[in-house]
Parts: sequence; structure tokens; C-alpha cells
Amino acid sequence: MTMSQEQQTLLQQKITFHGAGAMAEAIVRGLISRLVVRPQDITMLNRSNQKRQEELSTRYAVHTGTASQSLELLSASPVIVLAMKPKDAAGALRELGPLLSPDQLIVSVIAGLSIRTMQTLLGRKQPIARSMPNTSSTIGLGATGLAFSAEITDEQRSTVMTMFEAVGIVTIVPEEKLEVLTGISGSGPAYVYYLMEAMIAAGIRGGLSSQQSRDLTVQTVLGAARMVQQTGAEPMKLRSDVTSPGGATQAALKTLDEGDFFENVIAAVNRCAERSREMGAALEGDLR
Ligand SMILES: NC(=O)C1=CN([C@@H]2O[C@H](COP(=O)(O)OP(=O)(O)OC[C@H]3O[C@@H](n4cnc5c(N)ncnc54)[C@H](OP(=O)(O)O)[C@@H]3O)[C@@H](O)[C@H]2O)C=CC1
Ligand SMILES: O=C(O)[C@@H]1CCC=N1
Repeated sequence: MTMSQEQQTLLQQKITFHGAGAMAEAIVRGLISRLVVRPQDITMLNRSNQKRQEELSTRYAVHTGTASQSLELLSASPVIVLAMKPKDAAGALRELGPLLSPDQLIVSVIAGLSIRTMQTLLGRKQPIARSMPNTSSTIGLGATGLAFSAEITDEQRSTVMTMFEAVGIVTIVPEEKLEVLTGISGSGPAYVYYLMEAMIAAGIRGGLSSQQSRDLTVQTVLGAARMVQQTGAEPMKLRSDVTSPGGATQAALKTLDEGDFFENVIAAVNRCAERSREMGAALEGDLR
């Protein structure tokens, strides 16, 4: 099921972000700017970075604190978003488990970390939504994959859907598909930025100003994505529309293919999925 958000529902629930880095900020910015959650209902906790807390509280008027100061707060929050790096997750979940009541919802954005591992680390069958969002949530153009644990209630499911639909499109998948989804949409923005970096560099090397090169690249990527979205045409058809036989585009694509561009992108997506599985397996290994 893929949906775009059209109507916004105000979630009148307190949400605590356990981890206050790039991904947590992307979601919070989206939620606040789309009026889905009031800033006073959001708390963002990190481990120790005081400057970051001040920055977030000034920027978004949310509550902040460090995890150790706020165990009480976590224990009272109906929704807890786990948003630390995978390496920090095991310790945080072990600490969190004994504080929770059975109806508290955990929403994880952590790559690779399975629902089963989370429940084992928590030491209880907590309702869990495992998500894979991306940083474009910041501007409401995120793409999020979701999988749910069996314990989740309809109301909790709808809370999670509302949260992520507020910041982009949402698709529900069987949990084992979240890895390949990470390879496409979770990490995907980085591939596109890398392509853009290369295009901008090429323009500058060819004598355009950096501003010209940047503006042209941004508009080109934006226009190409919109063309696929708005015309409904296949990318292959749109590519062919640009490519005159024997012309300049064909020569450029041939150069990309000499570097096995198409298969390399697929290999990168597969490696990303595999790395997510490795991170998940390492966390599972921490259980022993
Ligand atoms: N960035 C992305 O594009 C995406 C990231 N993700 C996932 O999001 C998660 C976070 O990534 P990202 O935001 O990039 O990471 P960041 O490094 O930007 O942020 C991590 C945050 O976690 C905090 N933290 C670490 N340990 C604890 C703890 N024990 N209790 C509370 N907070 C803690 C850090 O606090 P402090 O700074 O004080 O140490 C920091 O605020 C990852 O698991 C990643 O897999 C998912 C999709 C996309
Ligand atoms: O690089 C990572 O591991 C995370 C997963 C998706 C985007 N960033």
C-alpha cells in the first residue's frame, strides 16, 4: 500500500525521540512544519551533546534532555522513536526495557535492527513499528517503509502511519523487505547527491560558474523526477526521448555503460541491503 498525505491529522500525543541526530531532526522538522505534532508534545533526547540540544530547542521549541536524565520521561511517553546509530541501540534498548509498560509504542528508524532483536533486547514483547525513512522527510518528500510487530494495536498503527504520511509517502512491507527498501529509498538520496556532486564538478571543470553548475544540476534532477511522477511514463521511455540516435546523449550514456553504470547501481543497492543485514546480525550477535 502506497499513499501520499493529503489531509493532516493533529496527533495529540507526546512523542519522545531517543536519539536526536540527522534522521530524528528530519522527521521532527516535517511533523512540526506540517502541523501534525505540536512542538510542546515533542521531546528530543541525545546521549550527551549539550550544544545540539540547545540548537534543537531554539530551532523547533521542542523539549530536550539527555537520555540518562530522562528515563522517567521515556517511561511515561506513549510513543518512543528510537533514532540512535545501530551500534548504540543494544545498550539503549536494554536500559529501556524494564521502564516500559505494555502499551507504549516503539517506533524504530534503525537500519538492520529487527523487531525480534528489539523485543529480545527490551526483554518484552513490546508493540513495535520498524521503519526505514529517509532524510527528505525534512521537506515533506520522504519515502518511508514500515513493518509492524504482531502486538501493535490498530490505533498505534494509525499513529505511525499519520506520523510518516505527514512527511512523505509510506509503504508497508513484510519486515524482510526493509533491507532492499533501505538500498532504494533509505540510502538512495546519497546516490542522487553523489551523482549531483559529479555533475556540478563536471560543469565547473568545463568552465561554468559553480552557481550556474549547481542551479542547472538541481533543476535537471528535480525536472527529471517530476517528469516521471507527472507523466507516469517509464524512465526508459523518457530517457529515450532525450537520446537522439548518434547524438550527444547517446555518447554520454555509452561512457556511463563502459563503467557498467546500470549494474553498478544495482550492485550498490544490493550491497546496501546486505550491509543492513550485517548490522542487524551484529546486533543479534550482541544478544549472545
Ligand atoms: N541519516 C539517514 O539518512 C537515515 C538514518 N536512519 C537511521 O537513523 C538512525 C540515526 O541515524 P542519524 O540520525 O544519521 O545518526 P546521528 O549520528 O546523526 O544521530 C544519532 C543520535 O543518537 C544519539 N544517541 C546515541 N546513543 C544514545 C543513547 N544511548 N540514548 C539516546 N540518544 C543516543 C546521539 O547523541 P549524542 O550526539 O549526544 O551522542 C545522536 O543524537 C540510524 O540508526 C540510522 O540507521 C534511517 C534512515 C535514514
Ligand atoms: O547509512 C546508514 O546506515 C543509514 C541507513 C539509511 C541511510 N542511512
